Amino acid sequence: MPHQGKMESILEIRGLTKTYAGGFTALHGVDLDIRKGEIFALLGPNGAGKTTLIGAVCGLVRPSSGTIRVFGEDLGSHWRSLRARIGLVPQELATDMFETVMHTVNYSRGLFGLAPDAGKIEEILKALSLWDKRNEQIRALSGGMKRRVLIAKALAHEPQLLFLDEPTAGVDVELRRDMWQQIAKLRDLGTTVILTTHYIEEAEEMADRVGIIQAGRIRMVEQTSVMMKQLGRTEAHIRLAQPLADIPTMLDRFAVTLGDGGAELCYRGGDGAGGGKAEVAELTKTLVAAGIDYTSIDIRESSLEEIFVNLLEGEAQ
Ligand SMILES: Nc1ncnc2c1ncn2[C@@H]1O[C@H](COP(=O)(O)OP(=O)(O)OP(=O)(O)O)[C@@H](O)[C@H]1O
Repeated sequence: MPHQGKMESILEIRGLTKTYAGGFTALHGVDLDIRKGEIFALLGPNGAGKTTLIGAVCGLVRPSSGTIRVFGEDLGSHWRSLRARIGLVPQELATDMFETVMHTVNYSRGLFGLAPDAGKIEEILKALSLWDKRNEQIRALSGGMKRRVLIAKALAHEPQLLFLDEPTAGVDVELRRDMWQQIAKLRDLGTTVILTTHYIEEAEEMADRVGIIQAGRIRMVEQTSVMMKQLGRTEAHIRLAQPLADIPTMLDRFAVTLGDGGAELCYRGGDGAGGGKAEVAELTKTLVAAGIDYTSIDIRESSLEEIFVNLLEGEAQ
């Protein structure tokens, strides 16, 4: 955004393409800039290329073409030193289940050639509420704790740029809030955070900016608040007791159309932040006040895929 002045980029991706050995192209010329100190959410449906993109920056995926600059230097030419400053929290825990939390996290630090630092590890484990579990074997931990061990491992070498690949996939609501708080804490400590998600709510809650990725292409990058306004996603069908010939003027302020020969009032809108449901509630109150009777309401939130289709069709017009 030009009016924001110059922001320091911590990661610059240009023309990144990845074609897998089987011939499938998972990334098509991706350009992306991440600013120092922000939380950036890469939002996209299954198979959009999120993990591939992260993998390219973390050295798990070899790009077919394009360039990646991290901390102002070319990743390809300064691989070892740059990788040591990047942390990755993968989707799955790939570690020895019989090791203790402490050993696993210390080991991760050593992998990047850093000297042991008991104080630092203690700080990380305490921040993630794992200190009491430090001598437990990983296999004895709950699912949520295992996830936090993944984060502790990624933080053990004190990265300045941290990737979290779907940090809360399959995690219950309470734990998800807890993870969000932990991630926000990391940002407050100065770490730049890039997370992938297919939960709009997660992007909204966590991110300063959101990038939408679909079918290997970045479709849009925006400030979270701006993005949320564009993600209208509540759809409601209100079955009327008596068909209407026209939409009454008192409904003008609602995004409604008539369907099924006037027997159904259809609403599609919302701000992507729960505003749609509130608006439908307001709409039904208005109907009641106007003496327009209805027999049923079918309300639903569109899936991410549907929202993207709407968003992109809107853009093309
Ligand atoms: N090693 C591989 N070989 C061939 N195709 C692959 C490989 N890894 C991923 N793909 C394909 O590339 C596409 C993007 O996959 P990727 O895992 O990057 O998506 P994603 O956005 O992370 O999805 P999810 O949200 O399901 O994790 C998918 O169609 C996937 O099948």
